[in-house]
Amino acid sequence: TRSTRPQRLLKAVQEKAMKGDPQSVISTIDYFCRHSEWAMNVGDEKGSILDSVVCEVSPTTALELGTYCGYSTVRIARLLPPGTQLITLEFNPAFAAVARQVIEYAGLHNKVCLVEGASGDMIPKMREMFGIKTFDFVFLDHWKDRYLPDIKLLEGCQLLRKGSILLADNVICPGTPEYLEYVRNSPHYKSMYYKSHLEYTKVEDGLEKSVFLG
Ligand SMILES: O=C(NCCCCc1cc2ccncc2s1)c1cc(-c2ccc(F)cc2)cc(O)c1O
Ligand SMILES: [Mg+2]
Repeated sequence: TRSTRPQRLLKAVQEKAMKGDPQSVISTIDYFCRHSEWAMNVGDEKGSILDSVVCEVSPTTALELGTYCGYSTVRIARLLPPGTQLITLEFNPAFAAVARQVIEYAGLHNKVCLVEGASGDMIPKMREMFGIKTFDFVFLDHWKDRYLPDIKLLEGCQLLRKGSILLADNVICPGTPEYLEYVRNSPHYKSMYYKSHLEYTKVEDGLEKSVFLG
């Protein structure tokens, strides 16, 4: 049967990137998505903004909702000091299977825990599964209509603390209107918008960074 796009992306990584070198895995995926097949990775332009926020926060506990092929997982994990933990959640088993291999190829499997499951089911289990007290950083890049219910779930499960940083992808395209309205108007968040473009295109998109005020 025909291969899938994530499988073709993985093949490009295995054939062209340097094993154990996260930057070459990132560059190979960006090249593949620009010159072979578009794929919904956060991409290089928004990825640089993600990098700067991760470096600013330098989280000890981080959560990513929506792994896909592991591109942003590699971007985040390569910046984390030893002893930190990135938990990434993926719903689609085929995506998860590819992501595991991309993360492993980048040599970052010791910093990443990839969990298969739906955010709504898994968030309430985070504390007991990982002994997590709170998350310093959360990257939202999963179903766009799950951003708002899932931050309310994180709040409800006391997984956010004063100063926790949320960074949300695709707030313009495909768009997350209810989420934006909430974080920009709630007294519990201080939000700011980083204008950018949809990965590998000229279409406007952006990231919204929100600090939980408790
Ligand atoms: O849907 C997107 N991303 C979510 C994939 C959903 C996978 C999930 C992970 C998970 C984990 C836990 N619980 C539940 C879920 S559901 C997405 C789509 C576009 C796009 C933009 C323009 C287009 F024309 C076509 C696609 C761009 C992007 O950057 C995206 O991130
Ligand atoms: Mg995205």
